[in-house]
Formats: sequence, C-alpha cells, structure tokens
Amino acid sequence: MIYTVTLNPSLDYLMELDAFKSGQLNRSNNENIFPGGKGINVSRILSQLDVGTTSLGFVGGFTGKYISDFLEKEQIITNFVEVDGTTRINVKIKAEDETEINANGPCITDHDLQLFLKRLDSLKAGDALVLAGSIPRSVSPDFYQSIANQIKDKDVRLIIDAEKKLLEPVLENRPFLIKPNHHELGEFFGVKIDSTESAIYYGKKLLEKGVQNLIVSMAAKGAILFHENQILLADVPDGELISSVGAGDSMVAGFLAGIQKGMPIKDAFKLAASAGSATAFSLGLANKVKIMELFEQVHINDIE
Ligand SMILES: Nc1ncnc2c1ncn2[C@@H]1O[C@H](COP(=O)(O)OP(=O)(O)O)[C@@H](O)[C@H]1O
Ligand SMILES: O=P(O)(O)OC[C@H]1O[C@](O)(COP(=O)(O)O)[C@@H](O)[C@@H]1O
Repeated sequence: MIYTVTLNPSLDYLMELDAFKSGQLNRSNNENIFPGGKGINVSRILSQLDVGTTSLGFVGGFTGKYISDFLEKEQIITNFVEVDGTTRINVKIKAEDETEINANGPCITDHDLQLFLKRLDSLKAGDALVLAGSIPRSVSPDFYQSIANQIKDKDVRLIIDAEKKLLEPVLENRPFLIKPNHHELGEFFGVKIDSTESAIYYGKKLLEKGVQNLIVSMAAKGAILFHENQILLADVPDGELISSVGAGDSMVAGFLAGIQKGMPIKDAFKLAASAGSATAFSLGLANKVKIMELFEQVHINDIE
C-alpha cells in the first residue's frame, strides 16, 4: 500500500483571467474547485493508474469535508485526523502567466499530532510513505523527521517532496525518492539553476547526500532522473498548457505507479513524465487516458 501524507491539504480555487492586475479589481472568466495538497494529488493520480493508496493528514471544516467526500468518491481510502479549524483554500490564477496564493491553514494541536502518528502504526514492510508539501505553521519543521524516525525500522519506502528546511533533516533516512523542481534544487544550494547542465551538476551533489532516486523537474523543459549511476532526461510532448498545478505531484505518482507495477526504471520515469505533462495539459489533474496517450509520445534519453 502507498500511504500519502498531506499535513496541510487545500481546496485549490482555479481562476482564469485574461490579464491579472495587481492593486485593481480583477474579474475572472472561469472558476474551478479541486481538492489539493501534494499528498492528496499523488493519491488521486495513483488511483487513476490503478494503484491502491491511503490518504493521511489533517482536515477540518466544510472544506475538509469536501476533500474527504471527493476522495472517497474516487475510491481512495482516507484516514484523516479531523481538526477544529478549516482546511485552507489556495488560489491559483491563470492569466498571462500562473500566480499562486497558498494559504496558511488551520492550527494543529499536539493531540492532533499524536492521533496522526498513531495511524502510522498500520504501515508494514513493503509499503511506501509519501511526505509531500508544506506543514502547518503550528507544527515543528522537524515533524517530517519524527515521522521518518517512527517508521525507520519497518522497511517502508520513504518519498519526500518538500522545501529544503523540511527535506534536509530527512535525507539521513535515505529516502527512496525526492522530487525538487529546478527552483527548489537551486534553493537547496543557494544558487539559481537555469540550464539542464547546472541541474545535472547540482542534482549529483544532492544525490551524494544519500537519496536512492532523484527527479529534478524543470516544468516545460522536462525532467532529469538520477538513479544509481544512470542519468536520464525526459522531454515534454506537444500540448497546450491548461494549468501546471499538480504537475509535480503527478510526476511523483507516475514514478511510484511504474515502480509498483514492476516496470523497468526507464519506463517508470517515462510514466512519471507522462503524468506530469498530462496534468499540465488538463483542467485539474490528468486522467488515465491522457497519461497513457502521452506515454506514447514522451522520449527518455540517456545522459550518463
Ligand atoms: N508547461 C508544461 N508543458 C509540458 N509539461 C509540463 C509543463 N509543466 C510541467 N510539465 C511536466 O510536469 C513535470 C513537473 O512539473 P514542474 O512544474 O517542474 O513541477 P512542480 O509542479 O513540482 O513545480 C515537468 O517535469 C514536466 O514533465
Ligand atoms: O503545501 P504547499 O507547499 O503549500 O503546496 C500546496 C499546493 O501544491 C499543490 O499540491 C500543487 O503542487 P505541485 O504543482 O507542486 O504539484 C496544490 O494542489 C496545492 O495548492
């Protein structure tokens, strides 16, 4: 079973505008609402790809209920801790470019955290645990490390998709996969990454810290996989960008689905890239048909 953890889920409110003008009244042409948060998105794509998943984390209020109901309708097992506050709403504006406003989220108490940690007792050898996204401000930044330490003797694969201050303390647990985008990889080393060459250079440095598989995603420029001594580059198929929200999460899910299905590493990476682009070319997350259509079009090239 693949468990995903979303400590700070969201309702993503997507608004489409012709042009976004700061400091003025803007009116949108179209709006859509989707459940969001990185772990939840990973669960939803895994489910599209017929891989069983359980979604863990905290939900609260009417927004939290909307998310739980939505996931259950998609046959995703949910085991959220219900909190007193209201799950956040993140605003995603698509105009000339994409602007995101991610909210803070509700306060999580120590009692909520204890209830959550108890739910990890059901993990067993062979399972995978995805820790993805920001953590609520009321929770200590080393909470991902506490989770990793709690499962460290269980032979559970650990996957982390989070910013440096959450990711770094967990690297000593030798995660199975991490997936920074090129901006996040740059932030990790205090540099700006604007070419595939520099992404490869700094990717190698990050890999040395003990990661088993590293995917550096580069939005419309594709992605790089670092696996053992191999470095592979995925391109991006032709298509119209609708919204890239969730593209990175889809990539993580595609890779895990490929591994779970026993695919060779190159094909698992191809499924990852297909899922990422399929979501970028969809309103909301991609469906299986779109992902498999792009699987025929993505090319994977050996770099090393
Ligand atoms: N504009 C786009 N066109 C085609 N594919 C895209 C686009 N944006 C993202 N993707 C695909 O999704 C993957 C993840 O996107 P990226 O934006 O890098 O991640 P994140 O959402 O984590 O920032 C990319 O590596 C690429 O395969
Ligand atoms: O937890 P964070 O870092 O605030 O991110 C939450 C946001 O990220 C998303 O999960 C999308 O992530 P990606 O675009 O990186 O795949 C949204 O659904 C959500 O609004």
